[in-house]
Amino acid sequence: MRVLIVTAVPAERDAVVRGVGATAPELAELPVPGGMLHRLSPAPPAGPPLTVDVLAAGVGPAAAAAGTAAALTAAAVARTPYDLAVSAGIGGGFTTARPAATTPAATTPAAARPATARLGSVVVADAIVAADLGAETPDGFAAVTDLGFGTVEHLPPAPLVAAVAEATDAVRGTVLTVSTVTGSAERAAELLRRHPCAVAEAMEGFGVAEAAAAQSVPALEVRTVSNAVGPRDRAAWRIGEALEALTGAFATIAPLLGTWTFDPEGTRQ
Ligand SMILES: O=C(O)c1cccc(C(=O)CC[C@H]2O[C@@H](n3cnc4c(=O)[nH]cnc43)[C@H](O)[C@@H]2O)c1
Repeated sequence: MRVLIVTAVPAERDAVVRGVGATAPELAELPVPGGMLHRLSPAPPAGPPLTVDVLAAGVGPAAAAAGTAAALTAAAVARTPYDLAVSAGIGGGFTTARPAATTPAATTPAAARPATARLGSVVVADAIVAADLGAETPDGFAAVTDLGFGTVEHLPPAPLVAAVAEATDAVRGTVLTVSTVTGSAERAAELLRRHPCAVAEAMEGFGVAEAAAAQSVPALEVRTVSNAVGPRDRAAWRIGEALEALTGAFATIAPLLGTWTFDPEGTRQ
């Protein structure tokens, strides 16, 4: 099993490496075009050997896609392709209760409704969605898919999402990818109106997932919440706590990944 974990910045990469490194020392730093992989090889509890490469590819969906594509391609050319690409890092959580108009309560049983992603909590994406990839129209925002091209959603393998979310006690739901960090209550409400199952937003997941999909590699997104999505309040950010939570999450996730292999549908074999 070979896993590529892509973060935006080195602080996130180092937090992930510390977590994975709880069960394995870092082996090597390996250059890839445009970046440096940090390689670890935790001993899986069962099954084939596990290699985890962690890459800080830069902030935003374009940098994430470029870095992911470079690493995936280098591995494929070397005939050691990855089995899974993971977008990991801190993110904004939708920490307030859903406004009545956007709550899918009428149709969704309470247990299935998205939970609130509080500061420091772990979020695992069951859908990775590009929230601002589209066009403004007189009728409001239209996704590129409404315009007849592209894609705005990637779905990680459901059994893996369930296993990772359960093991890390994570909130499970849609994670939005945005190119502009939300800075107002109005924008947060608009995103929730369009994506009622959104639990978090960040800036890289869709880039990682799009690059992975181009090479038929399944993708996962794991975030820890550093701030609330909404009015800008830098004093309220909890980046240190979120990075610690990221380390804790990957200490749990790494051994789990070693027990997984994927068929083309992304189900467990
Ligand atoms: O300047 C601001 O108001 C501001 C607020 C939150 C985050 C930022 C960043 O520049 C961080 C971008 C970086 O971290 C991830 N991230 C963390 N929180 C959020 C968020 O609320 N919305 C989107 N991205 C977030 C993101 O993935 C980037 O890698 C600035």
